[in-house]
Amino acid sequence: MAFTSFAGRKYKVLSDQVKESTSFDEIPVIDLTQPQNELINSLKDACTRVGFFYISNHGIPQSIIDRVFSSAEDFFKLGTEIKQQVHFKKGNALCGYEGIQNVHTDETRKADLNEAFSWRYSPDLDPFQGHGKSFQTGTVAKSDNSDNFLVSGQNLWPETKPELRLAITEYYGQILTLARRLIRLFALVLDLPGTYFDEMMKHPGSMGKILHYPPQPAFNTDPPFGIGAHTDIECFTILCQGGNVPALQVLNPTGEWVLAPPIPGTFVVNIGDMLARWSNDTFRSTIHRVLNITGQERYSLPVFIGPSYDTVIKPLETCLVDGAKYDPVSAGLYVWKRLAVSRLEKDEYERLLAKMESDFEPIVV
Ligand SMILES: O=C(O)CCC(=O)C(=O)O
Ligand SMILES: [Fe+2]
Repeated sequence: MAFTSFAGRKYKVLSDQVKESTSFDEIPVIDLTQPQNELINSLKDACTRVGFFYISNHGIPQSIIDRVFSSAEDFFKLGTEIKQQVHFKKGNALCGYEGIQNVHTDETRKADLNEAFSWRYSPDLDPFQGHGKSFQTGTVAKSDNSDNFLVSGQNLWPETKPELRLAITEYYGQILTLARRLIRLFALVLDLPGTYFDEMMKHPGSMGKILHYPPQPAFNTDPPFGIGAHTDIECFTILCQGGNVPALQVLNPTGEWVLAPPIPGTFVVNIGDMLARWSNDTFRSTIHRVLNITGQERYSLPVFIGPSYDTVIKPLETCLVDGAKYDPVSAGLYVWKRLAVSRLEKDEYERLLAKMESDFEPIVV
C-alpha cells in the first residue's frame, strides 16, 4: 500500500512496501524519570520507528492543565462575533481564532471539523526571557510590522477572557521548559552533544493551540475529519488531550490507523517534518488525524516546537551515512509556507511568498 506525507498541497509517496518489523500497533509510553541510558534507548526506538510516544512523569501539575481547558471551554462558548474579533485574519501571524471548517488540512477531504485558538511564541510567555515584561495588550496586531510572523508580539488575545491568556501563559511557560529538556534528549539520541540545540531554542519558533472538536455521527461514509490526515510541521509537538475522549488516530507503515487514546498524567509527543528533515529521515514524522465519534465534546492542546526562525535546517552531520537527502531551508520560511498554504487564498499566498522568500533565504555556512 502506498501512503503519503502531507505538506500543504504537496503529496509525497513514502513507501510501497514496508517490513512488518519496522511497523507498530501501539504507541509506546516513556517514563521521563527512568535512568538516562534506558530513557535514551526508548526514545531512540520511538523516534525512529513510530514517530509518536506518550511521556509520563513529565512534572507539569494537573491543576495548570485543567485551568487552560476550563478557560478554553468558556472561550469557545462565546458568541461568534466575539470570537471573530481575534480571528487569525485580523493579524499577520497566522494565529488567533479559526472557526469550524475554516482550515483545510487534507485537501482531498472536507475541511476540518474543529474550531481553535492559537498563539505564537513571544518572550513575555517565556519564563527564561522575562515573564510579565512588555506584554502586548489588545486584540489587534501591531501594524508596524510586515506581513510575516518572524517577528514576535503578534498574538491576538481575547479581551473579554483575560483568564485564558493567564492560563495559557502559565501552561506554555511550563511546556517551554519541558520542550528544552526534550530537545536535549533528542540531541543525545542523534549522537550530538546534549546542548547542541540550546542556543537555537532560546527564542524557539513555536506555536500553541487549543482545539475544540464537536462530536460527529459515527456512521458517515465520507465524514469530515476533526483534523484531516497530516504530518506536523515543526520539530516536535507536545500534545495534551483533555478528558477521556479517544479520537486521535496514527497511521502505521502498514496502513492501519492506530488509536492514541488519552492516558491520564501523560502527554503525547510526536516528531514533526522539520526534525525528520533535519535528521535526514532518521526520525519519523508520522501521519495522524482526528475523528471524534465519541458523542462528547473533545478538547486538545498541542504545542509545536521548533528552533528560532533564522535557523538553517540542513541535514545533521551525524545523520549523513546515506548522503544528505534535503537542501538547506530556513526554519521560518518552511513553517510559514506550510501554514499559509492551507489558510490563505491562492493570490494572497503567492504575493506573500515572493516577499518571504526574498526576506528569508537561508544563509548556508
Ligand atoms: O487534537 C489532536 O489530538 C491532534 C491535533 C493535531 O494533530 C494538530 O493540531 O496538529
Ligand atoms: Fe498534528
